[in-house]
Amino acid sequence: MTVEPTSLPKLAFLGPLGSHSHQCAQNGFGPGVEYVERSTITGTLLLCHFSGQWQMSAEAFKAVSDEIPFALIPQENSLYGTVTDTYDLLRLPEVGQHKFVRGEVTLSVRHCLVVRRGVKLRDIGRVLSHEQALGQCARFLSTNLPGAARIKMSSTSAAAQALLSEDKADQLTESAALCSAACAKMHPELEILQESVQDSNTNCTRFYVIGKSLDVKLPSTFHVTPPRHALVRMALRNPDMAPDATVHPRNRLVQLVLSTLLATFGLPVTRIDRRPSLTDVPFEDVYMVELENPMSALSVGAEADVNLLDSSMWSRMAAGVKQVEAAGGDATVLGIW
Ligand SMILES: O=C(O)C(=O)Cc1ccccc1
Repeated sequence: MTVEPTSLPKLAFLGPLGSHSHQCAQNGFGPGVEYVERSTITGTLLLCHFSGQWQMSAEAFKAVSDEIPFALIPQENSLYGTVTDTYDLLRLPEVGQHKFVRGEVTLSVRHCLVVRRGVKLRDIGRVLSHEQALGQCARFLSTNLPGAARIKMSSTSAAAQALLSEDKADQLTESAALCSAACAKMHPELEILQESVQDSNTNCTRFYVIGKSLDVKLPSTFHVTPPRHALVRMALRNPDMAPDATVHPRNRLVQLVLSTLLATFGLPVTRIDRRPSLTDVPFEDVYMVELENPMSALSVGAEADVNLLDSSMWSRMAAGVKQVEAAGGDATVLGIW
């Protein structure tokens, strides 16, 4: 059977099918995109970036960005916090040049404890899942499966699939997976032992929508809802050249970030994340700062208002970037949505 190519824009997500990312993508984009599964978050973004390979070639990037203009990647969870893989990708210089955060979707997340049919709780010696899911169910696991090893997999749906391919003769104990009920139901050989095993019923994950450019048209089924956000990456320009040798670069950066943020961008800060920078200088860091425009929530509706709001936000961000640079820092706008 030949599959007809569609004219829908493509969206990469962390697969295989049945992952929370897949569910979130479907909630956010419905029938408006062609879904392309990738086996890692890094691959999800890098595929758009470098044609699935770690290469900076402009041609490779261009070709791929035309082919798969969007990706959806998990950014933070309400119980387990930041998705570090995602923040590590946001450090790449290409983000803010050829790749931007263009939107967000939040998904309410429930996990099930899933086994091969017939396996009992007392038989389980290891639990497979995405690191985030293992973290979100930590209390359940400590209480109900205290002796079980927690094995990180690339996704919750990959963990469910792994149960099917395990060679039983090789194992003294049985494995379980943490995944969604929808994922478990995709495999008739699997059985849900317990539903809703996450440590809180308010558990949710926020995802970023990454676009290949600032102006690539978002799929018609996807809607950016107020308030408007901006994400800025901040670092020191020359960490080696401290004007005062007694001040560690890390302290200079903290000072720069804290002293310039509110005054510079003039918008409330809603998140600050710090990761090691991509240079070899020990303890040199990079900050990702998310800002929110409180006015945007008031102007729901008229498209003209939204455009005006976007352009005023852009000029505010551009002015802020200049001020950070004047203070010896580097700032790059990674997205406005
Ligand atoms: O592994 C998945 O299913 C994902 O999409 C990543 C993830 C894991 C746990 C909560 C939200 C997203």
